[in-house]
Amino acid sequence: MAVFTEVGFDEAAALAHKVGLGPLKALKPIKAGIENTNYFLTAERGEYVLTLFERLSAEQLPFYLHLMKHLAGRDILVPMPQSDAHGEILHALCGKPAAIVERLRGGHVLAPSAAHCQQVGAMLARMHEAGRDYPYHQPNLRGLAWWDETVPQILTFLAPPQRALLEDELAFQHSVSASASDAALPRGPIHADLFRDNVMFDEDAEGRSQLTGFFDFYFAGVDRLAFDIAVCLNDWCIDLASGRLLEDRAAAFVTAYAEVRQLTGDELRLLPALLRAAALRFWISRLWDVHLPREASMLVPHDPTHFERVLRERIATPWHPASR
Ligand SMILES: Nc1ncnc2c1ncn2[C@@H]1O[C@H](COP(=O)(O)OP(=O)(O)O)[C@@H](O)[C@H]1O
Ligand SMILES: N[C@@H](CCOP(=O)(O)O)C(=O)O
Repeated sequence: MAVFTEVGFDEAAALAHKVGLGPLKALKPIKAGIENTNYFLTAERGEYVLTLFERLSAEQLPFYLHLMKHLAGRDILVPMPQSDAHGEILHALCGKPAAIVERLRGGHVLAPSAAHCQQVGAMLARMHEAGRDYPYHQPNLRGLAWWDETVPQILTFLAPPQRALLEDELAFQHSVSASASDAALPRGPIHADLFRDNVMFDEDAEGRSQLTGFFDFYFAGVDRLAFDIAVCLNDWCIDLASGRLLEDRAAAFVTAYAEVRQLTGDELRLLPALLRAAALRFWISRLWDVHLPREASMLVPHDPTHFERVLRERIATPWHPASR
């Protein structure tokens, strides 16, 4: 549930007109999400999503919006940002940077099957391939440097067992990051937040659940492609209650991904460490959001203990895809 900045109908109507969507018909705040302010926007030309960016700056945002435009232009199922008459896709509203993108049809699949994981794995690989010639560069702003900056701010809120785990895992990730294998990992633009709630599915004419698109590219950055795989495995392919990886879904995801882009030997070897890194990354951000919250008229932060469980699971039971 997140609305940090209230947007008036007339303000939204003026922006909708500016990007050529015609008269605004409806504007509805979106409760889901915790990072930005989002509204469903119904205009004469169709259904869209209005986002006001609450933390990212006007200097950081072009990387994400142009990545979405680049991928959509290569038939990756990503909502197209809407441009004004000058081709500008980054706008401003209520004193915040803003964007309007197409609203994807369908809904979230919060209890995915191996077939859903297969579709997401294949589309992620196609997205990584399509991103190879993306000309802009911006690091993953929630990567190791951000972990180093944020962990000292949250340690004080933690009990000794959590504090020890956080400090030990951060030290381990520094050792991985300094390794030759890590340096050899293929890199490119990654989504870096491809959870179940950032992917849409809809039923086709035969009643089959088909992926209709990825959204929420606002944690994207240039990083190790296999880190993106780890983020997905830690959400799409787990038992939510225990954090345990589910072999059938994980195998379906990685097999489908590898049919589009084969994983290197270094990626296969480092995947267990990257699964730990992906769990650590979201444990840190959820702890940060809970213990150092922002003012909001609507906000339901995510539970940090979920990713403490996932991290402990990844450490206790390292997962390797069967060699292919
Ligand atoms: N392009 C889109 N198409 C359809 N629904 C969307 C789209 N973008 C956002 N949403 C809806 O808004 C919710 C919050 O969006 P999200 O990007 O996750 O928030 P945040 O910006 O806080 O991360 C999503 O869970 C989804 O229901
Ligand atoms: N998906 C991450 C980060 C928050 O994502 P949002 O899309 O809800 O803003 C998490 O669940 O921690």
